[in-house]
Amino acid sequence: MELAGSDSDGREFTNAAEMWKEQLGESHKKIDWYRNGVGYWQEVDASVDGVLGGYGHITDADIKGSEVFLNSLLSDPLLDKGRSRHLVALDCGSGIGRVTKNLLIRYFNEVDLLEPVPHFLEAARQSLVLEGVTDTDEHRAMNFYCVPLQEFTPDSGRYDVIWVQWCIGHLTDDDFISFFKTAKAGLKPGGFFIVKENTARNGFVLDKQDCSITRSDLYFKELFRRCGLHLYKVKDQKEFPRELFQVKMYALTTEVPKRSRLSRSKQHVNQPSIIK
Ligand SMILES: C[S@@+](CC[C@H](N)C(=O)[O-])C[C@H]1O[C@@H](n2cnc3c(N)ncnc32)[C@H](O)[C@@H]1O
Repeated sequence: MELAGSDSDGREFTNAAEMWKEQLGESHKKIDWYRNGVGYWQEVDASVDGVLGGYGHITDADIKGSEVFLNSLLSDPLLDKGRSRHLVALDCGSGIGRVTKNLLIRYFNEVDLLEPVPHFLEAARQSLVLEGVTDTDEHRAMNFYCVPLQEFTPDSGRYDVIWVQWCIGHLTDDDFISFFKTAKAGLKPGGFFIVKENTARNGFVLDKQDCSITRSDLYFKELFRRCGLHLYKVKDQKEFPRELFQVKMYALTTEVPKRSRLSRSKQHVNQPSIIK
């Protein structure tokens, strides 16, 4: 796998581990990497434009693309292991709750939000709870966790979907792997992850400003494999400005979904593309 990457000044690194070693010093002070990452976002406005780096105008296209992808998975018979009607999601690196508010809260009865920057999480709570985005008690934002991904352990078997969008680049490879390994236990049977992220053409690209890396598609796939996750479906986000990284949506399951007797009759109509 091509692991080489570069920073925004065009400096080359043979792999991400080398890059972190250099960025953080020989002692590998990972704590600084995370402190600076969160520190960057602490200075950013709690607004859609803020969390999208000045690209607030792409939010409609983003939500539309996510909704089509989510719908295709929720209605997929291979993933429906007698799912209960009460659906629960976790929005990771939720920022101000943009994804929850515009998408997840309409499909899930309960949504938990995880975000390490207090003023973002407070803005999310404000709009989701105090102002109330739904007019029914059947769809609610429940828990607001002010912790980073690398320190989070979910309640066992709570979630149908764990949504990870535009935040996993803040994690080092080791923490990426341990996050997904830990978070797996938070999924219900038949539950899945959705990862929606920027992708680099090759290797990775370092952003020194917000302490994040953008990984290539191949890099993501290799890390998912190391997490013991099965890549069930992948789709490109359409209609984003050309100057942005290509954005991909990955649906990941903990095992290869098997045909159940109940769903077999529907297989020929809706056969998902399983990527090996
Ligand atoms: C580009 S914003 C995306 C926010 C949200 N996912 C969205 O799509 O609107 C990146 C978010 O990642 C959060 N973040 C930074 N470091 C993180 C970490 N270690 N764990 C979880 N989230 C983190 C930031 O605070 C910020 O809210």
